[in-house]
Amino acid sequence: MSPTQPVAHNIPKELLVVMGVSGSGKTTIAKGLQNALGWPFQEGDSLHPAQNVAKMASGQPLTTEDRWPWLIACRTWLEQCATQQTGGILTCSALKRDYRDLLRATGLTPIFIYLHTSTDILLNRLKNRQGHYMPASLLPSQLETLEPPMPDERTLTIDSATPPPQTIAEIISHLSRR
Ligand SMILES: Nc1ncnc2c1ncn2[C@@H]1O[C@H](COP(=O)(O)OP(=O)(O)O)[C@@H](O)[C@H]1O
Ligand SMILES: O=C(O)[C@H](O)[C@@H](O)[C@H](O)[C@H](O)COP(=O)(O)O
Repeated sequence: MSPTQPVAHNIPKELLVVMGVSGSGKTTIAKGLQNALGWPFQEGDSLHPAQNVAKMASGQPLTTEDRWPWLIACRTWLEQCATQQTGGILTCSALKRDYRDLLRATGLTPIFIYLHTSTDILLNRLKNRQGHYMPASLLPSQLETLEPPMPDERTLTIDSATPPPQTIAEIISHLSRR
């Protein structure tokens, strides 16, 4: 979606967590949603403690213990959006059910936008992405850790091989029908 397109003002405000493994397109889609909706956007990668970023950059996967303070920071951001009733768009890999439960633990009811595609596409994207600390070598551990959202979770599942403008239109259409 082009940044010059008008902001969609009439969509009921929600908390959106754009989730999926590294390279699934979280940042790309979240920025497009921010342009279209005008709601606050937080890049989840920016909430990681420095030692988590250093660990991933050195090629080591995070443990659940490593992720916990980061997930709490993600939840705090969502709570602020809920309090201010601004809506909100957060990127967060949210790979496991327990992690998503933590994001919901204080009564928040975010919609998880789950982006998924083939391993080949993900690997290709990560190998070609410039200026990001996350090495492509960590993709297998991301995929092993992933527990896709279950039917009882509030989720919109998206094939992330779809062109981003089409994905953003699909998400907005879903939100407008709620
Ligand atoms: N739907 C798409 N089609 C083609 N390339 C994409 C698509 N979504 C993202 N990309 C590209 O793939 C790479 C990873 O996307 P990114 O948004 O950084 O993913 P994530 O935040 O999930 O790690 C980036 O170089 C981005 O431009
Ligand atoms: O839980 C994790 O292992 C990390 O959060 C990871 O899932 C995240 O993907 C990285 O921070 C890389 O960032 P990108 O997802 O933007 O590539």
